Amino acid sequence: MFQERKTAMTAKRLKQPNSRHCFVCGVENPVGLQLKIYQIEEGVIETTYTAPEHFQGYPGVLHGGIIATLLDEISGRAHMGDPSQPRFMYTGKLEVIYRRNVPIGQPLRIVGKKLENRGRAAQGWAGIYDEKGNLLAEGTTLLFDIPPHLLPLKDLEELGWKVYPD
Ligand SMILES: CCCCCCCCCCCCCC(=O)SCCNC(=O)CCNC(=O)[C@H](O)C(C)(C)COP(=O)(O)OP(=O)(O)OC[C@H]1O[C@@H](n2cnc3c(N)ncnc32)[C@H](O)[C@@H]1OP(=O)(O)O
Repeated sequence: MFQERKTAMTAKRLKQPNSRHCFVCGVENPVGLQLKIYQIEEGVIETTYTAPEHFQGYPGVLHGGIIATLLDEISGRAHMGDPSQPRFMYTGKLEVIYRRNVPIGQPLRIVGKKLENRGRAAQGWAGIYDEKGNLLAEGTTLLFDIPPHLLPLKDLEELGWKVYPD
């Protein structure tokens, strides 16, 4: 099902950059999730993930902390925009609704959406879906622009921030 959706959206899909060491997107992080994330339309992104057994809490159920981690990153990345001028934001607040168990060992689709902007703050949303399209968990974030002197754009590629080919 995810594959069909992918084909239908190929024309619009733009891969987002990955970093080197981020827990969610770091390509060289051996204990990280190493997600590949795509913008599918302006302000909407998606990724897929199958959680391994060592991220379970209750048997067969993905740990809530990992669920929150996924929702945090994917909701924030929805605001990132143009890869050459990325909008990097700290999360100030994250609210998670755990609607149903999120299974380990089964493909998940995670979607992020930009919500409203309020100057240097913004809201984001992310949802985790199973293969049938059921919404299993969702989160909303309150995000704040990272001051440019704390993360200079000119240093990004040196830090490994770039679009890595699939
Ligand atoms: C390689 C390079 C790139 C690698 C990228 C890797 C991938 C990237 C993806 C990684 C993704 C991973 C994501 C992560 O892990 S991000 C990491 C986790 N987050 C942080 O570390 C953030 C730590 N916190 C802060 O820095 C500050 O507290 C922030 C910046 C959040 C606000 O402090 P600031 O001094 O700026 O704010 P202010 O005092 O002027 O307040 C302004 C207004 O906001 C209101 N307010 C403030 N705080 C909160 C709050 N928490 N909830 C609700 N409201 C809040 C406040 O009442 C006020 O409202 P009003 O009174 O005006 O009405």
